[in-house]
Amino acid sequence: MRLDLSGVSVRLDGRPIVHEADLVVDDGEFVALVGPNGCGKSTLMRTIYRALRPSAGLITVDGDDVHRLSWRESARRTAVVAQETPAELDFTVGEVVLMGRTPYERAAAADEERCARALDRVGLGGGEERGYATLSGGEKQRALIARALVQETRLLLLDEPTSHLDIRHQLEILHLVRELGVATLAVLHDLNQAAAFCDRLYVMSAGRVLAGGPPEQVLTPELISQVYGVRAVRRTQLVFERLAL
Ligand SMILES: Nc1ncnc2c1ncn2[C@@H]1O[C@H](COP(=O)(O)OP(=O)(O)OP(=O)(O)O)[C@@H](O)[C@H]1O
Repeated sequence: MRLDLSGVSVRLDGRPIVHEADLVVDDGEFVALVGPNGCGKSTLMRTIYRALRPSAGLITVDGDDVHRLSWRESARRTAVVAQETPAELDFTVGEVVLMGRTPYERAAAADEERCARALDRVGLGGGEERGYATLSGGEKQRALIARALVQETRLLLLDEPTSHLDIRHQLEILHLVRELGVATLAVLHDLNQAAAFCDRLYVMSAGRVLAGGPPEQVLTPELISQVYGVRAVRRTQLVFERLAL
């Protein structure tokens, strides 16, 4: 599975927001997309998962133009965890997770087993009957990750998948996604986390993809000061690691 963006531009309300973005995620790669607030990351992600159309350029998954795929074919290839966690869904957690199976033929027993396993993996095991609307922000986010897992796609698009999570759950989700070995493009804000978890990252600024490559090559103090306007200093820092529970 390979995601390929070439020369992608996006306009919103007539305003150019993303300019000629080139970006690739290869099979099994974990790629982060970073950049300051308002630089166009979510707009680019929304264009990849077809909530928006590009004004120019091409987005392909395994060589096929994503904007020409049927809804079902697209949902079998790509799972999305978007930034907005829908709050008012009047469904149980089990029902929300089961939505991930919509692109496939229903197989009741096997699907329930899949849901149970996915909920276990995100730390919500046994929570099928809970009301989705009653979950905390972080629990909702994890339920939506479980929904993406049962979709069993080879490409995952995650827009700030850990924004509502405490440090332990952030690390667990990032480890989980890495261990899946599924091609992943994730918008992350924490540069240290991005550097620790991703194979490669792209840096966006003012609607452009400025740089891409392995974190140690891309995240130089010069680039960080240019893009974020802060001075980056490399020093020994407190490192959080997941405990084996
Ligand atoms: N519907 C819209 N019409 C016009 N401009 C918009 C619209 N939606 C978003 N924008 C603008 O597009 C720019 C990029 O927004 P986007 O949400 O893609 O940024 P982002 O990098 O994801 O930011 P953040 O890190 O804050 O989530 C912002 O300046 C925003 O104000």
